[in-house]
Amino acid sequence: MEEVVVIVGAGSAGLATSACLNHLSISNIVLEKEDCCGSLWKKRTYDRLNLHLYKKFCSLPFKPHPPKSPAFMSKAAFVQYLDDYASSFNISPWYCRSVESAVFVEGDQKWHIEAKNTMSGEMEVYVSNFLVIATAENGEGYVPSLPGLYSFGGEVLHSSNYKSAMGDEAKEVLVVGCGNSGMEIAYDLSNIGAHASIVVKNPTPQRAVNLTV
Ligand SMILES: NC(=O)C1=CN([C@@H]2O[C@H](COP(=O)(O)OP(=O)(O)OC[C@H]3O[C@@H](n4cnc5c(N)ncnc54)[C@H](OP(=O)(O)O)[C@@H]3O)[C@@H](O)[C@H]2O)C=CC1
Ligand SMILES: O=C(O)C(=O)Cc1c[nH]c2ccccc12
Repeated sequence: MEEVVVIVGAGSAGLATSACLNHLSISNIVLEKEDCCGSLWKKRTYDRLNLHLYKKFCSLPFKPHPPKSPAFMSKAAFVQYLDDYASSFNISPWYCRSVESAVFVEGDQKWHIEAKNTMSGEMEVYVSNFLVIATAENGEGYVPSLPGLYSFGGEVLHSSNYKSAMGDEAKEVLVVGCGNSGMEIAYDLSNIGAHASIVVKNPTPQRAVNLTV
C-alpha cells in the first residue's frame, strides 16, 4: 500500500495531522496498534478523569468546542469529541497495526514501513513519501526497576492501569510521583478513606509556586 503520508498513532496528534492533510487533499493513512482511536483516553485513564486544561487548549484543528459546553471537559466528553472528530474529517485509521520498523530507502526516496497486523499475525508493508510518528510521550507506561520492587508483597500498579479506588478503602498506598496522575490518584484514594502518601522527587519549580500565589 502506497500513500503520500503514513501517520503512526490514532491519538489526538495523529487524528489532527490526518484532518489537516485531508483538508489539503494529501493522501494519508493512519496506522494504530489498538482497536480504536484515542486509546490512551479510552483504555489507560482513571474513571474520575476530567481535563485540567481549559477546553480551548484541548481542541483539535477545525473543530472548536461549542461555547456552551463545560470549560473543563469530562473524560466521556473528550472521548466522544475524538470519535466525532475522526468521523467529521473522514479519518478511518487502520486498527490493530503495530508498526515494527520504518526505513527511509535512499534508492526510491521513500519510507518502507513494516506493521504487524495483530488480528491476522501477518506483517504488512506500507510505502510513503513522509512518515509522521504520533505515538505520544505517554504511549507506554514506565515502571523504574527500584530495588525491592519485585520482592514487595503488595500490589504494584502503573498509573495507566489505575481505574478507581473502589475496594481500596483499607489499603495503605504509596504513590510515586506527584504529577497530575499521582496527585489525582492520591486524592481519589484519600476520598474513600485509604491512607495515601506521595513520594516527591524534586522540589516544586519556583515558577509553578509563583503561578499559584
Ligand atoms: N486530568 C488531566 O487533565 C490529567 C492530565 N495529565 C497529563 O498527562 C501528562 C502525564 O502526566 P503524569 O502521568 O502525571 O506524568 P508526569 O510525567 O507529568 O509526572 C510524573 C511525575 O513522577 C515523578 N517521578 C518520576 N520518576 C520518579 C521516581 N523514580 N521517584 C519519584 N518521583 C518520580 C516526576 O518527577 P520529576 O518531574 O521531578 O522527574 C513527575 O513529577 C501530563 O501532561 C499531564 O498534565 C495527567 C493526568 C491527568
Ligand atoms: O487537561 C490536561 O491536563 C491534559 O493533559 C489534556 C491534554 C493533554 N494532551 C492533549 C492533547 C489534546 C487535547 C487535550 C490534551
